Amino acid sequence: MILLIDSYDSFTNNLASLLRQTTHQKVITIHNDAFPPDQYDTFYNDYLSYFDFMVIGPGPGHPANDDDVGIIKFLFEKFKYAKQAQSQSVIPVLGICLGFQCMCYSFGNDISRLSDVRHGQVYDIIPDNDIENLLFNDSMTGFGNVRYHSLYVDEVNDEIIPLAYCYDNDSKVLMAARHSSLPFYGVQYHPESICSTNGEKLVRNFSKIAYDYNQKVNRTIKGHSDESTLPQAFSSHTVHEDYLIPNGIIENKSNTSTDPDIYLKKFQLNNDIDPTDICDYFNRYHEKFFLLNSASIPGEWSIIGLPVLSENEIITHSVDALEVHINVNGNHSTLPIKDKSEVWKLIGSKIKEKYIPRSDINTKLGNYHERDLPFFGGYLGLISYEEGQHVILEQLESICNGNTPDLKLIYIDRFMVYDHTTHDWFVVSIRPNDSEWCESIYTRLTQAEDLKLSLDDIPSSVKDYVNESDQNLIKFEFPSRDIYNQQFAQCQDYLHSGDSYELCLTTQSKITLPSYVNAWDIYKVLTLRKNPSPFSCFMDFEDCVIISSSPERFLSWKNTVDNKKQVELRPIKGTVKNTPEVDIVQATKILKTPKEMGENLMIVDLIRHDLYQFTEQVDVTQLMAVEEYKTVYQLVSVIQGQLSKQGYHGIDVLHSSLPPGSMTGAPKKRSVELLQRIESMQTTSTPNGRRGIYSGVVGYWSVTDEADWSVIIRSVFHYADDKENTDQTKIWRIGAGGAITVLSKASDEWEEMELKLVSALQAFK
Ligand SMILES: C=C(O[C@@H]1C=C(C(=O)O)C=C[C@H]1O)C(=O)O
Ligand SMILES: NC(=O)CC[C@H](N)C(=O)O
Repeated sequence: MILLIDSYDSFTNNLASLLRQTTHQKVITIHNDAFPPDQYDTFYNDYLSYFDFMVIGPGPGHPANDDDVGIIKFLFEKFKYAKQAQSQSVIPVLGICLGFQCMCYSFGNDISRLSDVRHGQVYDIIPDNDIENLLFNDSMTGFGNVRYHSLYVDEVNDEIIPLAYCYDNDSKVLMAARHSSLPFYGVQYHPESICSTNGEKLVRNFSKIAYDYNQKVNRTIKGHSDESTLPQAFSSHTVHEDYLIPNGIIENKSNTSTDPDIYLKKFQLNNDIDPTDICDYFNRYHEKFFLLNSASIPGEWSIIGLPVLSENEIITHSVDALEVHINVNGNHSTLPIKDKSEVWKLIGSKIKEKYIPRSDINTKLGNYHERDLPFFGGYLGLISYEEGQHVILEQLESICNGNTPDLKLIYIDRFMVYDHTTHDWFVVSIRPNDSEWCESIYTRLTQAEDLKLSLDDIPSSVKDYVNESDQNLIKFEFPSRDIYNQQFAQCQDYLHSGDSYELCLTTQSKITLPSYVNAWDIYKVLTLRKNPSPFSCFMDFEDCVIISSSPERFLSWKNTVDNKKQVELRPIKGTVKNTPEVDIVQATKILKTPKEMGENLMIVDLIRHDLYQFTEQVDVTQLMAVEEYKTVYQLVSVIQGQLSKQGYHGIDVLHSSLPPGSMTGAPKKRSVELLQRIESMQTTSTPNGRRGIYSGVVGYWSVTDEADWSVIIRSVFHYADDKENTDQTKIWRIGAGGAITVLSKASDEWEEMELKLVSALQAFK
């Protein structure tokens, strides 16, 4: 077994996977603070002997800082006293990046700051072949590897023997070394990155070194490939995810009937009728709808949920309170919870209850369409940034007079689906005996004469919905550029000190409008007139509203024909303005540069890490392609995985990967904590850096256990109980930001933030 010590990095699981795939050994991961200092000795004396070798992973911070490295510093101190090299109590160690720096530092070497910090940049590693260099084969010369570091080991003393360098601006930077007598090795670069090479060779070589050492000193290794051989007091501290679906299996529901209640009617309308037209029709009749609209490529489907508000279940959670509210059929119940994760378990058990296997649907409906519908009823809704992990909740304040809604899900059992490629419409109900409802919708829509919205009737600005006499009520409040510059400088400090590799710095702007301005009208101006997007959405809940024109998928999951659970993430990083003067060739030139590619690479590696928690099958199927949107060009990557580990479902991935890495930067935990502090500086920002709905996700989770969630950006949102609402006016908020790296310039980042802000703001101008 291999012990991997994680310093809360966002690449650790990539390393774990590389280790597993190369050695076929079990990898046990613990955080560097899993054990309190009074248990360090027990750890050293009793637990290390279970492992063949130990890998100390990368992470934010500095080797000298106890909070950054936890038990690692202690372990190296102990090893120092066991310096008689052939000691049984010494375990072979491979340090990666921070782990490597810790090794060098412990043996008396200084850690300095790089003058040119490298985050997500590929450099050739040049091993020193003039010495016996077991870490690198002869075949490993000048191979490209990704660097993510601000700090480095400059000069080394006799205890550390350099093994490899890279050349950077004519200076040599130490890239690998070993201890002179102990079995300790390390590399400064990241062999586990998607853009690194020879990672497997490196691990194989080190594993051989470790094996030979263990043989030579006769180290007895107590652990075997089975985790259950580990002492209970140890294994309770390892990093693992609980199952959110009770018993880990969705298919095992007690009362599975193979004859689900489901009624579907397929029909066509005039080809130019689109989901916005249909919703506008329902709006005219004051009927409630929730819309997920793929209003531009690569979108293929749109979903319109048609609930009866007094009947359909609505789940509400706020991170301000340890309770969940459920409204259904006019009844309201409040469930106390111990922590946030219980909300997730609750929705996990709900979908398990409601689960309908796709095979049953297909049996029931026969060959209803050439492609399976993506959604067959289920939950539609949003999840805020703060509902994700790592936000320091104690510091938050509510945006609202009461609690701020952070998770809102509505159960949808009546809905329409539109196939944008075939122009087929479906009206579907999964309520018992509900065929009449489907028929009535079909009849109404096919007979309606006034379905097509005329673009001429939609003004080019929301302002046009405000009476002449009320124009003075419209107010805009934007972030201060001076404060932004200070925030940018703070980000740079953290990027240079090694605390972060990339920080997605965001701002908030506020728009005050008369209360009577209708949310649906705002949606129409934004998505029909200004910014059509593949993930636009409209959700008007009682306590919050989201109007989104997002281009970014966060996560989708679906079952493949051979019944595999396929997950996909589509992070966007790298932005260029789309103007008549900039075509895709020019945009590509700007985007395919070290700055933009480094930004994107970091998030790709972070997302691979998020996925490797649940599966060994992670593929980057698209690396940094340039995609064109109405207002911007973006660099987009696609990461796919198949959930092979028994018991895990898409919901587990969603829960453990929020907030989206593209909205935080890397490493996620430290970056979220830093950003929370930095973002609270702006006066337009919500209290204590709360982002609220912006930076969260919106989407659906179908009863077939399939889902699609987009990142809430290029969006407008509103809270019914916003502290800043007045009797006459409502506050609408727009968030905007971008990734800051060491290659960023404050003025360019400000402009990029403004560009993204304008994507949504232009609807109000
Ligand atoms: C933060 C925003 O967008 C995010 C940041 C991007 C970037 O830094 O290039 C691109 C897409 C989003 O992941 C935003 O639109 O407000
Ligand atoms: N990737 C890492 O482990 C980084 C190590 C250290 N925090 C640095 O920035 O140099």
